[in-house]
Amino acid sequence: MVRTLRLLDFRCFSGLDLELPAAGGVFTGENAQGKTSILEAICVLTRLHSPRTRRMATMARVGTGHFGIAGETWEQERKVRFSKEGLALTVDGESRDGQSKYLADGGLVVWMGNEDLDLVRGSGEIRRRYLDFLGAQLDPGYRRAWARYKVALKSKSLLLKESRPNEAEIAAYEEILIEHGTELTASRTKLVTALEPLAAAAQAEVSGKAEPLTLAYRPSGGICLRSALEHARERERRLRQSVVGPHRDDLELRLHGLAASEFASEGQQRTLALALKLAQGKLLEQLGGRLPVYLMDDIFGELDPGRRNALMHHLPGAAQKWITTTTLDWLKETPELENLARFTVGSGSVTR
Ligand SMILES: Nc1ncnc2c1ncn2[C@@H]1O[C@H](COP(=O)(O)OP(=O)(O)OP(=O)(O)O)[C@@H](O)[C@H]1O
Repeated sequence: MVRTLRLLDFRCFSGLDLELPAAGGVFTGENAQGKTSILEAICVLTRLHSPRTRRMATMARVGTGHFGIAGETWEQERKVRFSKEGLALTVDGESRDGQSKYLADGGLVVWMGNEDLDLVRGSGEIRRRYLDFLGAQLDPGYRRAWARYKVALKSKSLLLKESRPNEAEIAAYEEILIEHGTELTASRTKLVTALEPLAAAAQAEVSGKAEPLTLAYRPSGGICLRSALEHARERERRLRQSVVGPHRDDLELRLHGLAASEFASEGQQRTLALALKLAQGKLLEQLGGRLPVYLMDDIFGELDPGRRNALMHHLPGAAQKWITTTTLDWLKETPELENLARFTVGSGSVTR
């Protein structure tokens, strides 16, 4: 869990110093005051990942070009500094050379936001990112395989753009893609198998109904990447792009046996998105050996009291939970949240 948080030139905060209760708390405030930015900072400090941007520079307070996040997380003092020289990472005062080393013994996080509906309605990329965020937290090898796959994919894609692609070079990159892509597909398939019963249980509990949910990992070219690449050879040359592999795979979601994006109502889709995130948390707890921190960005206003309470009931009681909201009206209907500490966010500062 996260016990302190210090920010320097992060988003709208020039400076911030917070003591954080073990149970978590609720950040309230008007729009655009910095509530989401605080949760984002916790996510970056813990996982070097922002749910809002892939570019670290975006998080530097405008005009500064740098930011710092520090805090005590899972009993370690961690620091992330970003500047034009790049990232500087330390744990307990010792510099960690490279993101993988920083993340190896980092904490676990589940991010829940309004945009989670896109997990059901959006493109496969959003579902792949959901699996990748989970896989990378559970296994450093997952992140490594994905990084190497991406580098080889970029090189192959550049070659395919050429008018007369160098086939020997493409073949060499495909060997790397096959090695790491096969590893990724196997890891993602295992994750999906483990997630399915957890997501189904969460779906039933949050919806309060028996709604059979099935999850399946769908590799874009079939199970064997080598033969998928062979089959796609002519198409890839024609389209001048890489069309099969883990970067095109998908996670299939079915409710009552029907595609959730097409047949589920909006309410069912929202519940399903929550169920996927709750399953992510349970799996992190089971396989990661510690409770994740739940970062819940503005999701409660969208839920009716029944689903809100079911959601809170499903979350592990001992987990640290951070919630942002513009209004506290709904809090009295959610007894499990009433005892959480409240913080008011406004004009670049936070008061408890
Ligand atoms: N790099 C940056 N530098 C300075 N300000 C920024 C930067 N990035 C975002 N902001 C501003 O920070 C403010 C806070 O944004 P944030 O999304 O954290 O607010 P919020 O309180 O969660 O808002 P809402 O309730 O509308 O979701 C916004 O005005 C935003 O434009």
